[in-house]
Amino acid sequence: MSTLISGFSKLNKEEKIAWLMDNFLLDYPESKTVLSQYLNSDSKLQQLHDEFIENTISNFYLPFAVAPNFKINNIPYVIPMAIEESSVVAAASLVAKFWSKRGGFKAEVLSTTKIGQVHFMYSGDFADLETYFNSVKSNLLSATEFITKNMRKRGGGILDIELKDKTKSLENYYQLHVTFETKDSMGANFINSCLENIASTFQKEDIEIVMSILSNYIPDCLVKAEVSCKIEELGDNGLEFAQKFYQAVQIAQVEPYRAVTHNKGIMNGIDAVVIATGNDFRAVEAGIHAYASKDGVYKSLSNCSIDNGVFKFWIEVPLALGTVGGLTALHPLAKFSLNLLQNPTAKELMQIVAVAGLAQNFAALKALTTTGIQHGHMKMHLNNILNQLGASKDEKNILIKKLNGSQITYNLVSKAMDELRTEKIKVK
Ligand SMILES: CC(C)(COP(=O)([O-])OP(=O)([O-])OC[C@H]1O[C@@H](n2cnc3c(N)ncnc32)[C@H](O)[C@@H]1OP(=O)([O-])[O-])[C@@H](O)C(=O)NCCC(=O)NCCSC(=O)C[C@@](C)(O)CC(=O)[O-]
Ligand SMILES: NC(=O)C1=CN([C@@H]2O[C@H](COP(=O)(O)OP(=O)(O)OC[C@H]3O[C@@H](n4cnc5c(N)ncnc54)[C@H](O)[C@@H]3O)[C@@H](O)[C@H]2O)C=CC1
Repeated sequence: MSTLISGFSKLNKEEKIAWLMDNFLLDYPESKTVLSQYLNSDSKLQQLHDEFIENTISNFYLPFAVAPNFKINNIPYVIPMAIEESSVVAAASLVAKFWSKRGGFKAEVLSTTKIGQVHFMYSGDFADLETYFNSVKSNLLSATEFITKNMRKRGGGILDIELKDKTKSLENYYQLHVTFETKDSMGANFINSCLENIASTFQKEDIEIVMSILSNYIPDCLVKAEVSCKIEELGDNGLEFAQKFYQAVQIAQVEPYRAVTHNKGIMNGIDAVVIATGNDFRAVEAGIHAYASKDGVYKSLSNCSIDNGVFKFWIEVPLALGTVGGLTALHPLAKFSLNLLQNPTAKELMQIVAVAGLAQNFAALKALTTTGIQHGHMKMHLNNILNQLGASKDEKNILIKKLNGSQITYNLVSKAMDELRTEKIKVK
């Protein structure tokens, strides 16, 4: 078996697959069929997907769903979600309806500043460096004017360039710390292009540029979403529910093991909408988890209060999202999602995504502090277990009815399936 290949990227799709089949998939002959089943029959659409990334051999589907009944700042929304995990969309839908009857979600963008840095090494005198920086600062801005022209017309562009002395952390290490407003784009490519021009203008013999890159840590690009209602509006056991819910949030504030899972539940909602709208979920994930650790300990992203008989639950998250650029217009389903959301601005999309995260967190905490998570989650996951066991449509119908109300586990379903098939044989 030859596991090293040069020129793989130059092979066409069929040749790439043939090489994989010959070298890594000898025991899985059906793999060629599996890969081709996931190709689109529309060759233009397939080519579009092939060209999103490199060495494409097929498409990897995620279910694309919608959660209706959201009300955000009094505007109704149906939220698109791309996710593989059962019960997330059901939970979002359940909570959307619940809060729509209690005033809906309120959301507000707190700030939209993004950051990029030119990292460099310098061993000379700091005062000389500072003098040099001050003397070239306006040149650094003018060197990017051809890139920032249109962004400035939109009210964005470079906000400031600062020189930062980082030598206490690393010998000879300095930065140009640049702040940006990128309006409706996420701004990664725009920021990186500006930074590279700034770096080449700033460079001189005693300054060694190490790299120029945006930061995905954006604590000044923040959105807040919240829900609130009178305790009695929460239902018959409103106070008991609210108090237990509050405790659950406090635990996630002080216990990192719990906070990580708590925030994972929030990301169920956030990632699903970020992916559905063609945004960069890795950037969002990295930025949000860094923000959750901003006080030196990893904490809950959401908060809860019970004051004067009012239950309030809110989240504050950093989000760098685009409604233009990247794949937002290029991926037909991302374009569909943005249309479904009534073509939001980046700020509006930040609000929608934060709400999806808060809704998901509310659903999970409601389930966890009342019925337990497995009740609802496994009810939704039952279909996956049945599919895994190869159940026919009839078998599924019978078993879903039979297992209604039971505590669903793989073993229980598998046993019920065996019993059903044994019964069928006996009848025959
Ligand atoms: C699962 C539910 C929603 C069931 O909740 P339920 O009350 O049993 O649902 P229902 O059958 O009575 O239906 C009520 C509504 O729920 C929605 N709904 C209900 N079923 C569906 C469905 N099949 N398809 C679409 N929507 C559905 C839908 O809105 C429906 O209204 P309708 O459409 O009938 O007017 C509830 O138990 C729940 O919200 N559970 C929480 C689920 C959850 O958080 N899942 C995430 C995965 S677990 C995890 O990853 C994170 C976690 C939990 O670890 C995070 C943490 O620890 O914090
Ligand atoms: N570390 C990271 O997060 C990195 C991410 N990326 C990728 O970069 C892409 C996002 O970069 P972008 O610069 O946003 O995309 P992009 O390169 O597609 O540029 C978007 C462009 O749209 C134009 N535009 C039109 N109307 C606009 C409006 N109303 N507001 C703002 N701009 C408008 C601007 O010229 C803007 O530069 C994503 O695909 C991301 O995955 C790339 C490098 C690093």
